[in-house]
Amino acid sequence: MNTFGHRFRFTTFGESHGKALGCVVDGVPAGIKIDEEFIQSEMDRRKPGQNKYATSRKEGDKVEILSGVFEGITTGTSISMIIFNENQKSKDYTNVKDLFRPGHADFTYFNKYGTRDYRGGGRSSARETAARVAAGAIAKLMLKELDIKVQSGICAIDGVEANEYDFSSVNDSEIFALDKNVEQKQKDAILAAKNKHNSVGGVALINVKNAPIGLGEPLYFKLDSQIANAMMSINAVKAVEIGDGTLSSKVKGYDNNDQIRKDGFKTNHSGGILGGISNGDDINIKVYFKSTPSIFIKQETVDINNNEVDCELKGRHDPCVAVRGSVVAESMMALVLADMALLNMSSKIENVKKVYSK
Ligand SMILES: Cc1cc2nc3c(=O)[nH]c(=O)nc-3n(C[C@H](O)[C@H](O)[C@H](O)COP(=O)(O)O)c2cc1C
Ligand SMILES: C=C(O[C@@H]1CC(C(=O)O)=C[C@@H](OP(=O)(O)O)[C@H]1O)C(=O)O
Repeated sequence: MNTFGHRFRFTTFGESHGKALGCVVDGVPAGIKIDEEFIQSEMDRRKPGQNKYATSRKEGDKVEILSGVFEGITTGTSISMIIFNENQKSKDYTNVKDLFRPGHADFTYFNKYGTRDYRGGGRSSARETAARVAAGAIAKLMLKELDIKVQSGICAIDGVEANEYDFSSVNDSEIFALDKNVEQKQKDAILAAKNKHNSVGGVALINVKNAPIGLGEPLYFKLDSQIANAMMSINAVKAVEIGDGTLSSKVKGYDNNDQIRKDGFKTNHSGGILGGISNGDDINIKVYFKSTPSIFIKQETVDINNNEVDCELKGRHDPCVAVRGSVVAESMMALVLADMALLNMSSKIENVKKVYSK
């Protein structure tokens, strides 16, 4: 039915200051109920301009489905969605037209391609992640049929870390801390940096409940590698940890192993993945976002002719990208799991026979 066969895939199009952004999601099985209100609610969790912890650029991020859904049900062909840009204010970027913002993609993009859409970074702006969230919502609707739930929250901002993670405190409109006691300190850290025209970084925790045993492959297509690839493809992500992550290189084997009982694992240091395959426990991933590069302090840079110049920015920027970034990471996780679930269908001949049995 579709171009690539049944593997859950997507691609996005559009730029931050162009006319629109969107995505094409392919490989989605027919028969999934598409709840448009749910898709919009996912968009609303990520959209900019909602509070003082985010960029003040106001976008409605209303998503329109153009294809692949008939009478509220997926038809098994490509689902395409579009989101029109409404609040670009491109004039704010004329003073950086010919120079490179430290920490942003401008320098490398221009040197690689010899051209650049300087308006908000064009394709390099994380405005593109709106389209990922639309695609991720379709993945989530497929995972819902399998009873798999993906959620996220902030575990650290500017080094202020939550020690306990309470996912029950995370609801759809509250994407902040997993630990209410530290949430205020984290919010204060963002505002303190913002008031000094600076920015902070942060860490998001992505949690998956009810993942079955068997998602991922033992080598190359390891679930770890697919997740790392997906997360590292998000703007500003600089590290990904699976389960205990870097800590597992510091503790002894006895303390790192998850001992096994007949009703499951005693601990979950592995983050729910062993040998590239989900082990049936919660999947836990930490995603590390750097501090927002566009800040309002004067910095040194060069222009496109390699003259040394000062860089003073205008525009509207997130003081901490991790906050909205956590929703993007959550969407990317859903997309990986939907893909792995379809791939997994053909791992045993019994499964293939089930599909074709008369
Ligand atoms: C949700 C989200 C929002 C972001 N908002 C901004 C922003 O307002 N200003 C900015 O300079 N960078 C922002 N970024 C980060 C830049 O897009 C990113 O740092 C840049 O593309 C360079 O890529 P790199 O950091 O991966 O090397 C954001 C990233 C995410 C995930
Ligand atoms: C608009 C969004 O975030 C943008 C992400 C971003 C960046 O450089 O990544 C820079 C800012 O916008 P602009 O591209 O106009 O400079 C943010 O406002 C959004 O997330 O929808």
